[in-house]
Parts: sequence; C-alpha cells; structure tokens
Amino acid sequence: MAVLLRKVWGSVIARAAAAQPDALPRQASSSPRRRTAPAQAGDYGSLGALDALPIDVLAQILRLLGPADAARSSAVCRTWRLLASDNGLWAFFLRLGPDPWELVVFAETHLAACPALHPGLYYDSSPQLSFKQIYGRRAVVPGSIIVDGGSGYCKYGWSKYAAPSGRCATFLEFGNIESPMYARLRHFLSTIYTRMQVKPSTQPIIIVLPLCHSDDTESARASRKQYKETLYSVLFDMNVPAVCAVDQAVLALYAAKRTSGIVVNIGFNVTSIVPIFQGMVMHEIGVETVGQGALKLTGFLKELMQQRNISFESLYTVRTIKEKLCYVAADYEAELRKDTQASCEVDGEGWFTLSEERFKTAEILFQPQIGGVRAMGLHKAVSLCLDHCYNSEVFGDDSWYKTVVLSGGSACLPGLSERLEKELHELLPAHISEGIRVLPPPFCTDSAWFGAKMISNVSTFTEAWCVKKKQFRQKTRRNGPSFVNVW
Ligand SMILES: Nc1ncnc2c1ncn2[C@@H]1O[C@H](COP(=O)(O)OP(=O)(O)OP(=O)(O)O)[C@@H](O)[C@H]1O
Repeated sequence: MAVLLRKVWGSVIARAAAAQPDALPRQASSSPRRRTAPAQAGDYGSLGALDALPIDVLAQILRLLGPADAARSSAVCRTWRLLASDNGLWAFFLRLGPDPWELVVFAETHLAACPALHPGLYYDSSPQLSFKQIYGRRAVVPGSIIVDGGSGYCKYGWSKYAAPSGRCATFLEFGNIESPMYARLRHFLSTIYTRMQVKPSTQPIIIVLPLCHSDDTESARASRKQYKETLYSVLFDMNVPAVCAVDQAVLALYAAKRTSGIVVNIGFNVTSIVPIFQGMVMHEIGVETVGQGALKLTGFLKELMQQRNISFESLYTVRTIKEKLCYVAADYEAELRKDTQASCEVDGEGWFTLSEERFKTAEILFQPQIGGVRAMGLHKAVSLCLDHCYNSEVFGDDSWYKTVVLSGGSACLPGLSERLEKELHELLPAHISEGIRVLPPPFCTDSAWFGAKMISNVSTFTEAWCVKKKQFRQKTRRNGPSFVNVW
C-alpha cells in the first residue's frame, strides 16, 4: 500500500507541476497552497503529509488503491475510516465490476428479498443503500449454476459468466419436462451437471420454473406444488447445498428492471401472458394463453417456402432463415404493397431469398387465421389481460400493469414491440391504454437466464433467495411436503 501511495503522491505532484510549470521550484513552503504538498517532488519520506491534501485528492487516492486497500485504510484513523466508508467510493468500485451499474442498483434496491420466501420483507422502494456493505457481500456471494429448462430449448451456465455456456434442445433430449417426474427431472439435471463438469454439492442452483398455463384452479395449484416438491427432492437428493426456484416470467421481468408488469412470453409451443405484481404471478387475475409459439412460426414459414418451391434441407434451415430475415410489419396491408425482398446465407446450404414471407410468417401472431390457426390474436389476448388487471382493482397503484415486457426467442423478431403497442392503443379504451409501453425482450432468448443471474449476484442471495437442504428436510419432516407450495 505504501508503495502505491507513494506512486499516487508522485503523480499528484507531477500533475501540480505540469499545471504550474514555473511555480513549483520557486514556491516557499510557507505559501498556503504549498502547505498541502512536500517541498520536493522526490520527498516521499513522510506519509503524514497526506493529511494535508484536499479531500477530493484523498478520495482519488483511495479509488486508485482499489477496494482491498481502501477497506484496510479504514483501520488507520477516524478520518481515513470516514473517507473509506464514503458511498460514492464504493459505488465507484461497484461500477468497475462485471455487472452494469443500473442492474446492480435495481437488484440491490428491489431484489433484496425473494417475495415468495419473505413476503413481509419485500419492498419496492428505494432505501438508502450502503454500497460498502453491498460491495463486501457481493464479493463473497458464491457462484451458482443457472438452469432454464425451456420447453423447446434449455439454457444453462454459471452465474459468473456473461451468458449461458450451454444450450440444448430440451424436447429432443428430455421430452417435455413440464410434466414433472422424479426420474425425468433427475436425468435432466444430472445431464446438465455432467455437461458442465460440476459436482452438484459445490454450488447453489437457480432453477427457472416453467410457466404455468392455467388459471388459479385447484388442479393448477396442485400441479405447481407437485412440480416444486419433486424438483426440491431431486436436487437435495443430489446433495445440492441450496436451491432457488423462480418463475420464468418473473425472471424475464427482472431482466427488464421491473418487478411489476405483464410478461408476454412467446414460448416454444404456446404464448403466455402473465400479470406480475411485485414479483408474484397474479394467478387470481389470470394467465392468458394463446396456442401458438415459435414452433408454429417455423412451421408456417416452412409452408410458405414450400408454396414458392424454395427447397431446404431441414427445419433447422427454416429456423435459421426465420431468425435472419423475418420481422413484424407495422402495418400488414401497407407492407404487402412494398418491395420487401431480402436474402441471407445459411452455412452449407447457400443463399435464400424471401419477399412477403418475411413478415407474413409473424403476422399469424396477430392474424392466426392466415396460418390456418384457430387462436386469439396476440394483441387481443394481451388486451384481455390488461382489462382483467384494470378491473381487479386490488391495488392502489393502477399503473403497475402498464409495462408489457416481451420474452422468448420469437419475441426478438424486429418490430414486434412497436406493432403490439400500436394494436393495444387501437384496441383498448384510452383510460386503460394510456401510458402502456411494450418493451422488447431485454436479452432475447436468454431474458430469464439473465434475470436469474441478477438474483444470483445480489448481496443477500444465499439467505434471502435460497432454500437450504437442512431447511427443506426439517420443514418436510415437520409439516409434510405441502409447505413447499409457499415457496
Ligand atoms: N432473433 C430471433 N428472431 C426470431 N426468432 C428467434 C430469434 N432468436 C431465437 N428465435 C426463436 O426462438 C425459439 C426458441 O425460443 P426460446 O428459447 O425462448 O424457447 P423456450 O425457452 O424453449 O420456450 P418456452 O418459453 O416455451 O420454454 C426458436 O424457435 C428460435 O428460432
């Protein structure tokens, strides 16, 4: 530390000399300004001279020293302790960390406690944060394994990584994991651990819970409970030390830096519209479901390509073309009159050119009949959900549902958020539609994974979000498995 301080001290003097090139040699030590610096640039002997430096220079020194030495310097004296506890200093160190600053502030402000585990503790305000404490706690939060077992595609990886490290086609490798069975879940999770080359006992796990496509019925509640019970049992039988299980839609909402709103998840098979208030899925208001998702979009593009005699090798080719060329028209009729031809290359198969198929594919989200699907248009289903939220009148704040967050890979189609917002404003009465905003998916296919990553790094993660093996065993012994429902 002393060596660093000397270096800093040298740079302070050098900067002062550069600013006043002819003043430095002549200045007498009695001049008021010179009282804050030694007489010679090389005179580093006494560190006591630091006391005479202006506060902002001392603060800069602490910043240059880094968090470990800044924390150590609080042991020197009261003044250093005060300086080293400055919130701005620790906010500066947090900003240098791997997570974007606004995500850190959002997580520490709004995600300090899991609403399902600690309903009383949950807050949605902006308390005074101690960044020093937060820095210290975030530094020791253990890394977690994050598993988002989507019904089409599974994403998994370590929370300290920037993105999921592995992806696989859930439906091909594991069948549909939404019908929970001990053996299937165990096989699924063991496979992920093996692929990641991680021992289950070494780290907590965050499991992204699949969306429940049903209302608040007895059987829906029972199946949610059964799924969670099996999940916890499987993981604790595998010796996982702590488990955090959160709904997919809630995580996607967190990734958009919101705790209340409506998540529209265009899933693999179905699209779900999920109202969420302060991190809790509002099953009593109703989760709307539209019976088409990514698979239908790919299938419809395949049909359109076949109609134009465009040949391709597999459905993966069609999926790639969809991701590269398709978009959502702002105005379907107007788009039909435009020249929309564009091409893309698919590895090993050459170039493909599409015209109106580019926007016709996604138009089935709004006009399902174009694709021969008997389903409700997306805008109508979202309107219905908004209407239910408006009529629920259970909360004082009537704007909690006015942010609509898109999630799921297909929601990355360019133009979708703008079109949905436009349709909602046209469809709904002004008193409901006023102020409604539709946000594109914050991290494309990986929104839920990133929401989980945000939670995994929050300073209170282990105690506020995780269920530990001992807790689980004790509670099941005492209350039977039914207690899992509140988790
Ligand atoms: N940029 C993109 N544009 C259009 N579609 C995309 C894009 N990126 C991914 N997709 C599509 O998203 C689909 C996969 O979505 P996602 O990974 O969200 O599914 P999932 O998580 O398995 O679904 P579920 O929510 O039902 O569990 C694929 O069909 C893929 O083609």
